[in-house]
Amino acid sequence: MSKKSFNIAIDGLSGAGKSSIGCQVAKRLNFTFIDSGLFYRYIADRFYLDDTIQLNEIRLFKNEMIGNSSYYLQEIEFYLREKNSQEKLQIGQKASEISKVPEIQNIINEIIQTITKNGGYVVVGRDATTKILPNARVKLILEADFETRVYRRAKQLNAEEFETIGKVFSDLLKRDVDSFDLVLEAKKVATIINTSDLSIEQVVARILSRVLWVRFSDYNMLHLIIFILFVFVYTLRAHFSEKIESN
Ligand SMILES: Nc1ncnc2c1ncn2[C@@H]1O[C@H](COP(=O)(O)OP(=O)(O)OP(=O)(O)O)[C@@H](O)[C@H]1O
Ligand SMILES: Nc1ccn([C@@H]2O[C@H](COP(=O)(O)O)[C@@H](O)[C@H]2O)c(=O)n1
Repeated sequence: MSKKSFNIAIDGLSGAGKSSIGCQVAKRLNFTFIDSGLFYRYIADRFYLDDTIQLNEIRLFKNEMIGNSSYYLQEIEFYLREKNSQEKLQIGQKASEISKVPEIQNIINEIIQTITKNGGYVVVGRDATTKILPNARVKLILEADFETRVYRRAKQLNAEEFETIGKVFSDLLKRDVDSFDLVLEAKKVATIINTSDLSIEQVVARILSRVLWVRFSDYNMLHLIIFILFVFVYTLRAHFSEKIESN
């Protein structure tokens, strides 16, 4: 079995650590990292103008992206990295709006499913385990207390003024409400890791040990199947040669 023949899906509420942890896990395993939220942000920023969603352009983008995925994965990250914290918050709000459009969700899910079909990807997003990669071999959901997530996000955005921290607070609260049902669904299929009292390194270590265990059990399952087949063939052979001898 190829080392990379499986995918890892990481779900969780905003600020739980999906991107920072998923990125580290991908690096350690030499997998490719995909932050599905960046697709929503990129599409919202480029194709949601004057309150109009340019669906035709988004459909064309899907074809381009599928045909040239490695270029676009870098392009999307680069495009958004340059934005300042206020812009990021605004793009996040637009992204949250467009994510409610089922056709856009389907387009983004289809792009990611096509890119990841051969395995070797870590995909993060608030519906990664349920909608994007329901067949991922490793499915995880990261949790953290609300206050911890507000603190982390404010620190990440260098938000010091009361007003910006207030925006972070209300933005997270709104996104928690939007994601509530999805997270409940994810909890049915994914392994929960609470990151509130863990450092990024500790969470990464837990995930890597889980991946190691999955690889170990897949590998041993394969050996077990080969062993059972071998015993079966051997018994049949012994049975028939006994019959031939007695005739
Ligand atoms: N276990 C942790 N300990 C300390 N800080 C953390 C931990 N996990 C994440 N962080 C920090 O919290 C911030 C938010 O994390 P991150 O962006 O990875 O969350 P996310 O779940 O991807 O959020 P979103 O869904 O909004 O993109 C980052 O600055 C990150 O460095
Ligand atoms: N799998 C996903 C990922 C994101 N969204 C929506 O996009 C917005 C931006 O996502 P971030 O993870 O970068 O914050 C977010 O508010 C979600 O509404 C999604 O629907 N599915």
